[in-house]
Amino acid sequence: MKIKELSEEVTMVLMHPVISKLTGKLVVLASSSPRRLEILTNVGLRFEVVPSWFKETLDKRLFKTPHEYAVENAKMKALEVAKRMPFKHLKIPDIVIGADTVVTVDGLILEKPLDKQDAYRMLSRLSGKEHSVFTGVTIILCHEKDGKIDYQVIDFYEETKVKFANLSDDLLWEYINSGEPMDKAGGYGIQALGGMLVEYVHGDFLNVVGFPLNHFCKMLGVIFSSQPGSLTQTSPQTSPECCLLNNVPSGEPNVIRPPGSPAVNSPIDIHLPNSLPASPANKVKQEESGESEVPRTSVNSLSKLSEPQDTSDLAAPDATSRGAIHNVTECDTGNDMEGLSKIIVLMDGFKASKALFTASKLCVFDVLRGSKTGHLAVEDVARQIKASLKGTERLLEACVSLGLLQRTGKEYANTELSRRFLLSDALYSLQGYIQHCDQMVWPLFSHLESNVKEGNNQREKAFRKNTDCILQDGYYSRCEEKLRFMNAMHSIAKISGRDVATAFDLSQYKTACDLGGCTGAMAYELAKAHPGLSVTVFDLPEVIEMSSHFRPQEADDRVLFVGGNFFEDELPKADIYILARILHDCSDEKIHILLNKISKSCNPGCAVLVSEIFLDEDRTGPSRGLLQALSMTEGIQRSASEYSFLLESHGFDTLHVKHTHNLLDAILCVKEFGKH
Ligand SMILES: C[S@@+](CC[C@H](N)C(=O)[O-])C[C@H]1O[C@@H](n2cnc3c(N)ncnc32)[C@H](O)[C@@H]1O
Repeated sequence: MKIKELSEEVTMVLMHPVISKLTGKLVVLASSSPRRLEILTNVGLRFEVVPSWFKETLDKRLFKTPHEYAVENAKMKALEVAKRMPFKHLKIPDIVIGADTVVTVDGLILEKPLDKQDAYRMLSRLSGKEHSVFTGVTIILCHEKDGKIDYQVIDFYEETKVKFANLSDDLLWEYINSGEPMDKAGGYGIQALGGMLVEYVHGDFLNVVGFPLNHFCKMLGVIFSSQPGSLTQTSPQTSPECCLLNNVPSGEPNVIRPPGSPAVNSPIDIHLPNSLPASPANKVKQEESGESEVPRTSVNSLSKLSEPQDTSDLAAPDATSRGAIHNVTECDTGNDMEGLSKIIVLMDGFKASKALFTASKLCVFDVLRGSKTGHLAVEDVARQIKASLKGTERLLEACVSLGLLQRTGKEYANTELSRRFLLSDALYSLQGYIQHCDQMVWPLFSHLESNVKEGNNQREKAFRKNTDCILQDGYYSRCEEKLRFMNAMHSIAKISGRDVATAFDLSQYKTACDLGGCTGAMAYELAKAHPGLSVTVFDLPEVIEMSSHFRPQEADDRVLFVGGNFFEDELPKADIYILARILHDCSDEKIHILLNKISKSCNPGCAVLVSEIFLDEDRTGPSRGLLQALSMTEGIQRSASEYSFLLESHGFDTLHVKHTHNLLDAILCVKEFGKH
């Protein structure tokens, strides 16, 4: 038999029974990685791809090992999709699969490089050394009962060791310039050109590509053998895992059985993974004794985060366990480290924000960039920012812990993250918005309690002045405030503008008017994305006056600036009106006045593009929107369908809604024929 035939045969025998169990189920891959997609498609799995919106901002410090971090990322990605689908896609998946791959070397976790320099730094660190590739995988089983959805979470990870040859700079740059490293953990793709860099691989090759298929199939086998019958028939309240996990006597292996003892009622004959424990010591023991390690599961894989940990009451005392099955709603009682760490992150959130605001205000990131080597000792930073030695040291250390700075010996330097977003002249600098948060939003939040009690904005208390509509005059009483506000708007518009501008096909429109277009950042993105479009930025005269400060060096002459008040003055004629971050802070009444004006200057076929943070339809997220609402003046955050409803009442039909994965979403509505 030829090798190909043999492998097909093996596939039929080993994989097909497990994969075929998923036939007819709505299986969802919460990842857009083409490599994962290919690996799963190749084994005949039918699934939908719903990329996760979970932002990978977990604090790595909270994890004792890289695999815990990867598993948690995988879990958060999968849970986000599992919880979003019923509302956004109006269907409940049966199974959601999430995965996260990280590369670790010298105690550092390497994720995807931010730019070519970052890729170079990663790859030269890997050169000539052995590193580990960890993929954390989460399988979520969704069960609906009595109108309530429960999520049962199974997670595991796989480690593969990879050794790179000694790589010359020439080879590294040639590889980096191929573009391959940019979307890959550790900055290389083993399945393509990156394979040239590799001397050896110990472990599952596909794990390095991005998905440990073998372990995944074994895990599915475990799930089926422990859960007789259809997955969807088993409710979490009565599922074997849950019962076992709740009731298992201390120390006894539970739902996952040792190899060689097939599960009773097992619909398939796949034994347990010969789970290789993560620690080298255990690995040696297994190899020497020839024993198969019995994989174990824990009530809550995150219990490993606690230190010291009393494992006596856990089903899986082995902290190196590579698989965990637990139920998010029913089984996570006690020892809830996940919950605890969430609350701690929330409690400390304001400290982290203020550390960022202060470092940014004192120009720490610019000062470090300005030094010859990019590194400075604390004394030099303190001198340059004109601050105390002690205070500066604390601030720098806090910034290191937040991933904003890095320390080598006694010197500090910017991280890729701060280079990208925190330098004042970075292309995507958030400096303006950070300063706005510090000066304008922070004082409002310090009066949140009164705000909640009284139900109104606390501007008077926070700034000793009051105004009905901050958009019209509140921000602009002083030049400095005006510039700060414009800077803040500019930084967000720069970051989200391209995604909003390219959210829809606007090729049929020749003229656009960006109402409240501020610095023109969004207008320039629109003009760039749509070569046939001219854009008028319409904003208050005092804003238009200052907008030249923000004009790009090679400004597109299809962007024009016109001063005026959109509530009072005639609107410039246009085929499409843009309302980016205008409506959320207006009452329904004001929105109707504005939409009425727009509707009157629109011919049928003309359009309105609204860009805002769209709330989930059940108003349970996203937190960014709901937290922003806490300091809003007279408006409310709305969902896409609420915006759609408002526009409909002025004769606009919703064509498309786009969740951009960026800071702002967008909705495109078109004026119907025959409507007012
Ligand atoms: C929250 S900002 C949004 C800026 C921009 N659209 C963006 O997304 O970056 C609101 C903008 O609306 C402008 N604005 C507020 N009231 C206005 C009015 N009555 N007429 C014209 N522009 C107004 C403000 O000056 C400001 O630039």
